[in-house]
Formats: sequence, structure tokens, C-alpha cells
Amino acid sequence: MLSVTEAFSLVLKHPLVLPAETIPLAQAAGRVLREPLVADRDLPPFDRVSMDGIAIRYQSFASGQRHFRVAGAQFAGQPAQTLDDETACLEVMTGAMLPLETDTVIRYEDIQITEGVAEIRIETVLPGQNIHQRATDRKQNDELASVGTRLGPPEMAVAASVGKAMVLVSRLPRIALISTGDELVDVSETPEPYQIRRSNTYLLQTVLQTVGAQTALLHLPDDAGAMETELKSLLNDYDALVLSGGVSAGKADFVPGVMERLGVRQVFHQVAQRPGKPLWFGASEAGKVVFGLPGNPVSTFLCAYRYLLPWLNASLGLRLSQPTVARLSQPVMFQPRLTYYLPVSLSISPDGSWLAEPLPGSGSADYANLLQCDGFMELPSEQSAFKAGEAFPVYTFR
Ligand SMILES: Nc1nc2c(c(=O)[nH]1)N[C@H]1C(S)=C(S)[C@@H](COP(=O)(O)OP(=O)(O)OC[C@H]3O[C@@H](n4cnc5c(N)ncnc54)[C@H](O)[C@@H]3O)O[C@H]1N2
Ligand code: MOO
Ligand SMILES: [Mg+2]
Repeated sequence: MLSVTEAFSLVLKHPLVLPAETIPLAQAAGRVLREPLVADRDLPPFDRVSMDGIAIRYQSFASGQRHFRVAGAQFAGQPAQTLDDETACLEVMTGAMLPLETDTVIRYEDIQITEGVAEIRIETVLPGQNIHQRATDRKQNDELASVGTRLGPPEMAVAASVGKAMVLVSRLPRIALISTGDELVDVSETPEPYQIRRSNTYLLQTVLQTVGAQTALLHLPDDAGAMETELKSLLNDYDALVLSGGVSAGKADFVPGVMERLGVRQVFHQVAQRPGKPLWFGASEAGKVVFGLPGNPVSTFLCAYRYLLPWLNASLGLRLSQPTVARLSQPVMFQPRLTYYLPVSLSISPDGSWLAEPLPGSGSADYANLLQCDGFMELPSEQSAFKAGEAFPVYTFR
């Protein structure tokens, strides 16, 4: 059986290929760039006054002059004025162009203006002070953000400042989240004694919301024929399908067979892990990707966090987030040769490291147990006794 590492690397070999689209910048927050952001001008584009005060010629100050006639005022949003008289000054506002023939700005706090004359009341003035020099941040034509960058707050500000009213980004992934099983009823229904309400698709939707995927919540009965018909059209309409349930050894576990008939090639089935051993993964010639997540809710969740979400991030060109490393608060035994994902709650120990409190619950159907959990600690398959204080990665979901 495949190890977690092998299965994960096979998943990453099948990234989603999304088309690019051009959209208004105001709608692009969180999207992934398909074109670089390039400086259309120097940053800043002119010598920018960075403090309200007066602009002078430094040479005048250096030669001992302390009183400067105020010859006018330069406001932000005006073209640069010229200081014609080098013994005078111009009042200047933050964000204004530095007036021509001036090279130094002194703050209002450091001067006194009386009857149109500014007196400099500090000893030390440095040439060029309080000026944000043109092109000191970036030069025209510099690449500011590369293809594959996610448009977070700084990227949106930079995109706006370089005039990207329309921006080329990856289209949002369209992912169908499909529960399967005759025992499952809608959230609005009152279940019969032999039924339960379906919950996995809500969980999956919440996981995928973090990357802005467009999701649809669907349900299919345990009927191979009906599944085949419906899944065929869903494969057409969506970039990827994420199914929950129907991948184990039961007589109504139809997902692998139906996928084969629909031409979705199995990449793997079963991973040496608990929960989530029956995980199924496949891809079609047309580049559609299918995750068959085991139906038990904790398995669905673990597989979504450990495989589906990183796969989507990688497909979008985003960095994979690294697990937290935490120390076990108490010993744990786990005999099977499987990677064990132990539900844990995290706290900070007195030495500043993460401490993981095991909350194993009653197994992979015990989704209520997850309410107290912060993540899954990944315990390696080669080991069966895990000591208090031993450190392992934790995939956190809070
Ligand atoms: N003989 C074997 N039996 C089982 C094995 C095995 O290896 N051999 N694996 C077990 C493991 S591990 C898991 S996990 C489950 C996976 O089962 P399936 O993926 O086939 O899922 P189902 O049979 O459809 O359902 C399992 C369980 O999960 C509940 N479920 C399913 N979907 C939802 C949903 N949307 N919301 C809430 N709960 C859901 C379902 O009612 C079942 O109780 O198989 C073991 N068996
Ligand atoms: O993945 Mo299963 O959930 O181990 O029961
Ligand atoms: Mg089953």
C-alpha cells in the first residue's frame, strides 16, 4: 500500500490547469496573477516631500543662514514650482513634488514663521532630509510581483498604483462537492431512525472557501447507473470532483468502478494511513481530477486537509503551508503500520513551544470530537510507541 508521502506526491503530479481571465481589479482580491505586475513609473515617481514644512537650498543653511523669506507654497497635486531666490523658501506639504532648486525639507515643528519669514530653530539639518527620492523604492519597468502571486492587500495596492485597472488572473476553480449514500438526507429533513443528515459537503465547502474555490454541493444515491449518468455531466461542468463515501469495500461502494467506466484513470486507491485508508484519487485525459474521499467524516476532513487543500494551493501556484511542530503532552500507542493522524488540541508550553494534547475520540465517525481539536498530529508508521515530549508535525485547521 502507498505511503502518505508517495500518495501526496502523486496528487501533486496532477495539478489543476485553470484558464486565465481578465477581470476588474476591484474583483481580483485573493486571485492568482497570470501576468507580472510591472512598475509603469519610478516609485516614487518624483522627489516626494515626506514632511509638512519648508523646502530650502541646503547650501544656504550650510553657509549660516537661519531666516528664510516664505516665497509661496507647494501643495500635493500641483506641478513643481521653482524657488527663484535661493535665500528664500517655499512651504511644502507631504506628498507634494519637491520644488525645483530646493533640496532639503525642514518640518514645521522645527521652524517658526513670523510675518512671512521662517526661522530655523534646530541645530542640525541634513542635506536631502525629509525627501522620498524618486525611484528609491523601485525603478520603472521593475517587476514588482511575479506570475503565480496571490493578490493579497499589498499586491492589490501595488497593482492599483501601477494602473492595472484590469488584471489577468487564473479563473476560480470550479469544484463539485458530492456526497454519496442512501442513508444521507438533507440538512432540512428529519432523518428516519436508519438515516443521518449529510455533513461532509458542508465541511468540504468550508475547507475550500479558504482559497476561494467556487463550489456546488450535490448528492448522489447508492445507484451505480444514476451515479454514472450524473457524474458524466459533472465531469464536463467542473474542473474537479470531490466525492465523499463509496470508496471502501462495501457492496454499495461504487465510486471506483463508476470512475473507471467514465474514463477517469485511477492514480491510486488506498493509502497506509488512519483515518482515510480507502482514499481514491484519479485523473482523466481531459485534465479533470477526482478525489474519492472516504465517507467517515473525520476521514473526509483529514484527507481534505492533507491532500485536497495542498493540491489546490499548489495548482494555484501558491506556497504550501508548513505544518506546525508540537510536542506530545502524554504518551500515545498506535500499533498498525499506518501513518496515524491523531486529533489534538494545541496550547503553548512554558518554554514557548507548541504542546499537543491527544483527543483521539471514538474513531473516524466521531466528528463531534473535532469540535475541541485544533489539528491532526502526524505520527509515523514505523513507530508504535510515542513518548510524552516527542515532537511531530501537526496539520492545523484553526
Ligand atoms: N471491509 C472493510 N470495510 C471498511 C474498510 C475497509 O478497509 N474494509 N474501511 C473503513 C474505513 S477506514 C472507512 S473511512 C470507511 C469508508 O467508507 P466509504 O468511503 O465507502 O464511505 P461510505 O461507506 O459511503 O460511508 C462510511 C460512513 O461515513 C458516513 N458518511 C458518508 N458520507 C457522509 C456525509 N456526507 N455526511 C456524514 N456522514 C457520511 C456513512 O454514513 C457511513 O457511516 O469504510 C470502512 N469500512
Ligand atoms: O478512514 Mo477510516 O475513517 O479509518 O475509518
Ligand atoms: Mg462504504
